[in-house]
Amino acid sequence: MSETTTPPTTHPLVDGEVGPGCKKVDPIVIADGVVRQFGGLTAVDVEHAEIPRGAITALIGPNGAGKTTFFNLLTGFDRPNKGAWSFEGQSLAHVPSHKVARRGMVRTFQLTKSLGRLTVLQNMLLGARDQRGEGIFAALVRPLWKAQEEANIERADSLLARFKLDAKREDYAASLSGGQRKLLEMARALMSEPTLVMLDEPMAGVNPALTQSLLDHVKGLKDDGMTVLFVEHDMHMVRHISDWVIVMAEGRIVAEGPPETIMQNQAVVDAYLGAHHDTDLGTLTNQQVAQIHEDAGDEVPVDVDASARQQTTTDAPADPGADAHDEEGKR
Ligand SMILES: Nc1ncnc2c1ncn2[C@@H]1O[C@H](COP(=O)(O)OP(=O)(O)OP(=O)(O)O)[C@@H](O)[C@H]1O
Repeated sequence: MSETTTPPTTHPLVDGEVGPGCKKVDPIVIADGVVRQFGGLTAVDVEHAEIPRGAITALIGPNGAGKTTFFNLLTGFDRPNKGAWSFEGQSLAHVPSHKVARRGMVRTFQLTKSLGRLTVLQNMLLGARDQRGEGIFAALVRPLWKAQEEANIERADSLLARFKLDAKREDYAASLSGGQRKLLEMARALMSEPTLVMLDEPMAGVNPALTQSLLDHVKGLKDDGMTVLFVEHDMHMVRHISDWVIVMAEGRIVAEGPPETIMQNQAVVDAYLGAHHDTDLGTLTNQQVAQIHEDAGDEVPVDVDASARQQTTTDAPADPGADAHDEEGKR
């Protein structure tokens, strides 16, 4: 059994005591009583949630916990049965998704929506905030949109260079690898100069070679003053880059805290592994991680899969935590 320490009850991001639904010192998003039902199934039932500004928050939980549905609700891609939520102090109820994005809250999708038959640059331009040429009057008055189009292209080029996609500028998005599409999604989200970036499973399907670069890019968003909220199953990503972790299970928030303590939280262990485990998520072997992914019907991340296979042919480490720490050391 791994050693557990009592988690601290206070945290610099939190106003009051740390716990599910706790108040933040400077929240950028506040949700209250948000419920979404599909027929008889309650997919989301969030009593209270606050997302801290200027931090990287991970939203984790087992498959079907309601994470993506909650994302969809916050960003106007779905409507709740009831509840209220605000961004930068303004209610977002009944605000359609494109207007949510204009206010500075953008999201990427689990299955990337890069339009394959458009070039990388064209995909980027779709993410631009104000497209003046879209109005009939403006479309007829060339100077009105020409200058803006040039500014958008300039911004797109600078983002493509930052995400090392500049060499792919004229390529069709369909020709990019899964990881490059993730980078394109992130770059495109930045076209609208958002204040909050929401990433849905940024690591899913990403080749290990691109993993570090993606992590660095997400950290870079925070360094540039943006708030990041991401849904992710990859615990390495959660541990390495998040400042705060919110755990959902069966539609509810069951735990919150900094990553170093949340992985040892019994509610988190139970949510992921079932009620009869005492292993903490921070010290899982790759075999265990692979098993969780397999049980959940997920694709097993390549690096975990390879290590797990290796482990089945060699002796298991005496200390189950040793392997996880070794793996961490490689990153
Ligand atoms: N459009 C829909 N119609 C019916 N049920 C839905 C719909 N969308 C989601 N659900 C159900 O709501 C529950 C929550 O799903 P959701 O996709 O939000 O979970 P999740 O935590 O994001 O899971 P995953 O990690 O697998 O992406 C699941 O039981 C799912 O089957």
